[in-house]
Amino acid sequence: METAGAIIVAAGRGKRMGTTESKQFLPLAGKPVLVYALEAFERTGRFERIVVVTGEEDRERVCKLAAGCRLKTPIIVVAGGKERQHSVYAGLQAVDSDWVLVHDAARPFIEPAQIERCLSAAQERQAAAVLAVRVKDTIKVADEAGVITHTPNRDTLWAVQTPQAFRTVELREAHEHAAREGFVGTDDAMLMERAGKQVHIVEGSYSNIKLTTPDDWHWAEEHIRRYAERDSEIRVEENGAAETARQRKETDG
Ligand SMILES: Nc1ccn([C@@H]2O[C@H](COP(=O)(O)OP(=O)(O)OP(=O)(O)O)[C@@H](O)[C@H]2O)c(=O)n1
Ligand SMILES: C[C@](O)(CO)[C@H](O)COP(=O)(O)O
Repeated sequence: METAGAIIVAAGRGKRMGTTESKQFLPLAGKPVLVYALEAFERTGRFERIVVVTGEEDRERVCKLAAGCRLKTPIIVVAGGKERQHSVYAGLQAVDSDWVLVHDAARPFIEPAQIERCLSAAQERQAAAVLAVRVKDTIKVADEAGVITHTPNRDTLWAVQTPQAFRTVELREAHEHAAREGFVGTDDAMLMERAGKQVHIVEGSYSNIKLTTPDDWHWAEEHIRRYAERDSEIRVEENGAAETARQRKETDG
């Protein structure tokens, strides 16, 4: 049985969010953003270790946060780097599983089933696999003057997300290859592509957004509120059904 580890990158400063506190530590419905991803990975039961990459100054509080979650999966906390890519590479030093899933702490709505689908797809194909959603808008490519140069065929376009699953040795090699060439990319799949490796798409969900700007934060709060409402409606319905069943039992004797 091949093993899997996870890296959750949480060393960004969240400049585009514009808050003093980094977004991964902000409370969303009372729970720090980072905790959502930790709990989702834990719930799969598929990972022998979760490595959280954070700022050197935040290591202690991440250790405390993780301890407070009382997870069964061992958590390792390491310091990240200047760019996301450097943080992932730092996390990779603490992973010795056959497979590794890299996830953004800033994507709190990842669901355990999606994590499992991504890992299973990679293991079945014996190749990298990443979650992505189909692009809904028509995308234009423009030059520096803002003049459209062409319109790619939308059927070929995907908005990539995390988690992204890789054979650990291959991802490490791809990072080292990129570092040698002085290339810094915005996701890990890009580094694999440059190293000539196949990366498969696994259809994800539009709700697995990355909290990047204040608009995303407002969307996230609303999304959680709608879920809480839906859950309490389900509970009311379930309680109602249970009560009806009890009354029927009493009447029937
Ligand atoms: N040096 C960095 C930069 C980013 N990240 C992480 O990578 C994920 C995706 O990055 P992004 O949304 O760009 O986060 P920030 O870099 O924090 O945001 P910004 O670019 O607005 O500063 C986040 O979970 C972030 O914490 C990281 O671990 N190390
Ligand atoms: C990895 C990623 O979340 C995939 O969508 C994204 O590329 C991160 O990019 P950012 O520039 O750090 O926001």
